[in-house]
Amino acid sequence: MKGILIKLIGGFFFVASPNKEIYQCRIRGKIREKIYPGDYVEIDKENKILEDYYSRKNLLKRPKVANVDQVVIMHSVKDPEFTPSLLDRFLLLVESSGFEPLIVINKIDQADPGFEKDFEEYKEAGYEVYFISVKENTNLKKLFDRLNNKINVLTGPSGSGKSSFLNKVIEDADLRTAAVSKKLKKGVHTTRMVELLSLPNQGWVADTPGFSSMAKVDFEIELDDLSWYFPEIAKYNNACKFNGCSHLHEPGCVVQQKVENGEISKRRYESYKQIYNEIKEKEIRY
Ligand SMILES: Nc1nc2c(ncn2[C@@H]2O[C@H](COP(=O)(O)OP(=O)(O)OP(=O)(O)O)[C@@H](O)[C@H]2O)c(=O)[nH]1
Ligand SMILES: [Zn+2]
Repeated sequence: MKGILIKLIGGFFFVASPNKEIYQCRIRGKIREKIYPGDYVEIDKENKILEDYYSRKNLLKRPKVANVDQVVIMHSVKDPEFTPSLLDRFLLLVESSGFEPLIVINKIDQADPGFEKDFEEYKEAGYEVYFISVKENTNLKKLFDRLNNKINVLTGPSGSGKSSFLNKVIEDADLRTAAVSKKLKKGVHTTRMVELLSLPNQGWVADTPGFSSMAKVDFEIELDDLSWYFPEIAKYNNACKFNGCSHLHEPGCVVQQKVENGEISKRRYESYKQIYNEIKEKEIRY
């Protein structure tokens, strides 16, 4: 039977069948070191042996999750205060790793009226933005629908509500299966193995121990590639007068024009410039 590996604990490999029955398997042969949550595997149901695994479409490096469909970036409107430049960096990290980002803004129960306008620039750049309150269950169903049938990985700054969200996912799963399942504990969180949690419908979401270190962007990004990771800038990468235009000071730069006439967000462009200069400085130092 084909299933999906959802977690590894000790010598056991937990595999979910298509209708989400869980099989606690041992493993055969030498593939032990080669498979990760998210991998599709072949198991012998009767003997509970994981026999083989299928080729994967991608592998997230930290934490190791296979076949990732999208990375959910969760920030909050308040507590911690929303910081656009930080979201830009999370987006950059996801984009440059080749994954699809989805922006989720939590704690809208604490937001001031009209807060949505602060996020227009992300929508204009082409991103989807979901506004939720985990506390008050606002728009969670809508978000679950968007995560359906996918392997999702959750990331975001500390305190944005990731654990609260995942506990909601677990609670929901408990209501459906009446299984006993412990809440994610704070503190032990960082030492836990990554695990795929079952969403209310058909999808999965990976909790992300050690993922907060993602917030620190260590720029392994090449200067020439940077503009490709800002979708609203990338759109015009081939339109400027000069090949490989940095969009900073060259004449005939379409991006600078679009910033001037407001088609590209000035703030996002400033973020681009800031990061460009950081990478450049680092290149000079080495
Ligand atoms: N007002 C409000 N508070 C929330 C909401 N969701 C979570 N919180 C609170 O925000 C605080 C931080 O939430 P966590 O779920 O621990 O945040 P986290 O992203 O897991 O943080 P780290 O584990 O440090 O990465 C907790 O006190 C939650 O109760 C929400 O929708 N509204
Ligand atoms: Zn340009």
